Amino acid sequence: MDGEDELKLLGTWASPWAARVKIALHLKGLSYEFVEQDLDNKSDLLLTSNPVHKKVPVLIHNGKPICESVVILEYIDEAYGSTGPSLLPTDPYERAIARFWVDYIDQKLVIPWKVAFTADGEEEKTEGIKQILAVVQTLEGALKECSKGKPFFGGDSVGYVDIALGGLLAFLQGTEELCGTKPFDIANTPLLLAWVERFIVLDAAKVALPDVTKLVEFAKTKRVEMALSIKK
Ligand SMILES: N[C@@H](CCC(=O)N[C@@H](CS)C(=O)NCC(=O)O)C(=O)O
Repeated sequence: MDGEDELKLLGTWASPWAARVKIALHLKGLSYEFVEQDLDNKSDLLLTSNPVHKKVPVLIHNGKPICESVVILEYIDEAYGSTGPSLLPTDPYERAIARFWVDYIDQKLVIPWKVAFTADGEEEKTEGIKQILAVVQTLEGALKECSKGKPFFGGDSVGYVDIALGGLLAFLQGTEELCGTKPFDIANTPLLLAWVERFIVLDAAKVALPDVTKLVEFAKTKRVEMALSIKK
């Protein structure tokens, strides 16, 4: 990409999906304008850019909107193939495996997390927690398989799966306070625990991830809204 290249990211400071995009843009070394959105009073720009879901993040590249965090991550990697590191593996099989795990994270981790956080009864909460812990255990195996003994899912450097999980990290770190359980521990997920320590000190993570204490307080005010979003 050259010449008059303009990137605008519509997001909110607390959005884990927007954090994914910030991480990817930072890793690629791309400059962009971040436009904070008020989701209680959605802007015309957001509504016209993402008329289907009306959600953040939206990346607007030279006036053209791209929606959904994983679609945006792949777009950034493809549109800026020659800029910065590759986010997805080049080998088609490894690429498919990375896509599989990102889909797994979105399909299997997020809903139980919301259930555990918003549950009214103990039984529902316990079920949510049980599912979070089972999913995290599976991701421990995925990290072992994808990293092949190297520091990240992407190997020596942060890749697509690292970004997808890493964007959620501030919420995951707040899990103990919000859901009553620690997702990672030394006995069951030693690899993921070490991965978290490595990930949070990256410049891209420091730039993109919100402060955990501030996020936890904010999430508590959004409990009812989040409960409704599961039923949608
Ligand atoms: N699957 C979407 C999820 C995006 C999402 O849920 N965004 C939330 C903010 S964290 C949102 O915009 N919510 C507004 C609404 O639901 O009206 C992605 O990966 O981008």
